[in-house]
Amino acid sequence: MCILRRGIPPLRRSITKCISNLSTTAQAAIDAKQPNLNPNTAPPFPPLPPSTIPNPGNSMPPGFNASVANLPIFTLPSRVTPSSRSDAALGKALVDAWRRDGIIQIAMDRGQRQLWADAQAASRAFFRRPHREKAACVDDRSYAGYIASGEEITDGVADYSEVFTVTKDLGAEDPRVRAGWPCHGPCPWPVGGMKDVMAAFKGRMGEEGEKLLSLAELGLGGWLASYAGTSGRGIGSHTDYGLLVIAAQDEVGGLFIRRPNQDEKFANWEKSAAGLNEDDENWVYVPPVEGVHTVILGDMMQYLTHDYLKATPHKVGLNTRERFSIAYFHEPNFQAVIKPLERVGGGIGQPVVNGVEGIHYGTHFTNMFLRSYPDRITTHRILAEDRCDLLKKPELRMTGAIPA
Ligand SMILES: O=C(O)CCC(=O)C(=O)O
Ligand SMILES: [Fe+2]
Repeated sequence: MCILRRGIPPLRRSITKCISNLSTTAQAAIDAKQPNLNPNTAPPFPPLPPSTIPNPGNSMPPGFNASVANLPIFTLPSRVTPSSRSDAALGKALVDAWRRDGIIQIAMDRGQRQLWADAQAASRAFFRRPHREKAACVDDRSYAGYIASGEEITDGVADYSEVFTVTKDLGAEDPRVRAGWPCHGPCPWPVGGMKDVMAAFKGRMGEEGEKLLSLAELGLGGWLASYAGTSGRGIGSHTDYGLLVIAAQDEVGGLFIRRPNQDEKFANWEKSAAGLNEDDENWVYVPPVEGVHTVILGDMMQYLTHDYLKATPHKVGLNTRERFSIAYFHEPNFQAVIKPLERVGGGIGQPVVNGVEGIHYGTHFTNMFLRSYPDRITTHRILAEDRCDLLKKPELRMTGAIPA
């Protein structure tokens, strides 16, 4: 999924969201049979230079009092090779950085910069359109399309941001759409070139997500990517639902995160983490840095790793100018039943309890959208037609080994 978002003070910030998770028949579940993970013995990755933007805290929205992050910028290899010592060291450095900072920065390559610029231009052009045209971009079978300011709800409070969400674009003839699977349907694109731009962007971000999962796998000492199955305020405090969120914001700024803290216990799939600690002092402002993606972790990464890697609580503050951001959500397959890994972090994580039922990702995903968009036509249709009942059907739940 990709999310394009715009925020115009005092009312909006805008985001384009890209979500990757909807099911493809070739993709399967996250299986319980992971190997035990061994401590990573690779040498530490060399220290990276800190980011060098002048006075990074200057872009912090007014009314916030937070420390300002100064994060290293990592560069990813063009391909991840499991036997490579430097890739193993990089993976370990990424895992350590997520555990320390809750967020990492990745330098965009030239192609990604171009795609980001194209997606930003398409997003700005879309959000400039008259309300009537934007409001027509909805479909009652999927959550793709336009979300007006105030329509998104976090912890019972409306978010003042405009959103365009991109999910897998499935036509009316697709068997899953015909069968009425929740959240499966067409993407109601606006006229113009946005569809092609976002398809290219989403494809490239999907590769990046897979690369990051491979590196995380190396950093955790074994397993992961093959199980993931690719496939009046700003925005209130929340965690995102899937594995990874790769995002980029423009120069205006507004993103805050919380560093992982063992004393903070939350499990968004059991009890909503939305609104958690919204107003306390432990927020870290993440200033915009040109030419980087940030990557935070989602609920399923936390569940898979028994909190060894925690979902990153984050929120967006209203700034004095409109802000645009794009987020790509790298998610498990809709049909995946996710089971926690046996061991993570060289055995530091808790061993899995045998027989654990696991989380059906499609159910978690649908629940999160029902909660965030209670008044959307898609929500009304899911409820009116009892579509959530389908989520219990075996064909919507895939367990067992991943096909080669
Ligand atoms: O705009 C951002 O930087 C983040 C947006 C966000 O958290 C979301 O869409 O889930
Ligand atoms: Fe988010």
